[in-house]
Amino acid sequence: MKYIMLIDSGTTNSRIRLIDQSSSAVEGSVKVEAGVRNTAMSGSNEELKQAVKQGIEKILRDNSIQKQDIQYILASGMITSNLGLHEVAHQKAPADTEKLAAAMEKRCLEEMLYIPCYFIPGLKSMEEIEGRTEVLDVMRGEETEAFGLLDVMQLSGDGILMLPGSHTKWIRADGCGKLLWSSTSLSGELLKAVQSRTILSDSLPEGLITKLDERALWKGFSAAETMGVNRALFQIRLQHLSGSTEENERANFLTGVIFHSDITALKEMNQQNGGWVLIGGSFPLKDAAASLIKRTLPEIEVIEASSEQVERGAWRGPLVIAEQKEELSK
Ligand SMILES: O=C(O)C(=O)C[C@@H](O)[C@H](O)CO
Repeated sequence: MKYIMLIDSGTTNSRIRLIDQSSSAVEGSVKVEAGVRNTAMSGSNEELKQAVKQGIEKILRDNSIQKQDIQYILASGMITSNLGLHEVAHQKAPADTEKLAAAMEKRCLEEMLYIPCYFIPGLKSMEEIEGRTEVLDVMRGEETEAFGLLDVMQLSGDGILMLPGSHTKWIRADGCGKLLWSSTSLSGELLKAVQSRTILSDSLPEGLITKLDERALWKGFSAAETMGVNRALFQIRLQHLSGSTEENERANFLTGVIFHSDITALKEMNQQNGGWVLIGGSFPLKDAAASLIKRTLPEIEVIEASSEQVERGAWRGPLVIAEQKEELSK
């Protein structure tokens, strides 16, 4: 049997998947607790290299196969950035899978056991402003995820994908196979930073939300609306001191506060562009975003991808791009 390996490195974690080349079934999956944040913090990509190498070795061991059984690796996400393992220049949006496939770069790296790896570029959104070309946004990984999710969902018409995560992304799809632009917020990283680096550490559980609490989420959202984000955040300490809430309620409240500006941004984007809103990402941010959007923007057609559809989209993405490259589609 021959396999394809997929590596998707984000800011915080990396995911390695093993795909059976003939059936496209996922045969194995390993989550590696390393992403480009390790490089950003230490100034070296050594930790990421080691983590990726160990992840590849583990998945080979777990499935009792050799590196020679892997035809090639497809790498997407921040692993293709200056903080990753091999930097590939962003392609300009609008882009379809063909454009990304043509711009993939092939490398054989020691930390990937010299298995040929095709690095899929990210996308940048540009605009001409007063004669100057400005970069409005960049993404690495979410374009691949978006192509996968669109392939799985088979939606008609155009719309915006919202992918909550360390960096929350909004990606405009034209309904004809192209991604037009993206926009980013730092919501996931901000949640983590507030939890781990402020006085609120004492009031919040390390892993944040364990169970969605729509009441507390909404309370946080409303507090940000009425008193602004910074004061709303301090309410978490006050709730803790008054003994009126549980840790998980406070984690939901925090998420409501942080998502307030994201939902406001989505409202504006939808007013300007119309179409559906497809929510991807994973628990708990996917569920929190969906809950808030349905409550605050009932006029929008919201489609919430299931966890199973999101997972399928994650591995379909690199494959639908590779299908556009002649040497890989044989
Ligand atoms: O392209 C880059 O260099 C980024 O920093 C984009 C970043 O937001 C990723 O999309 C997160 O997954």
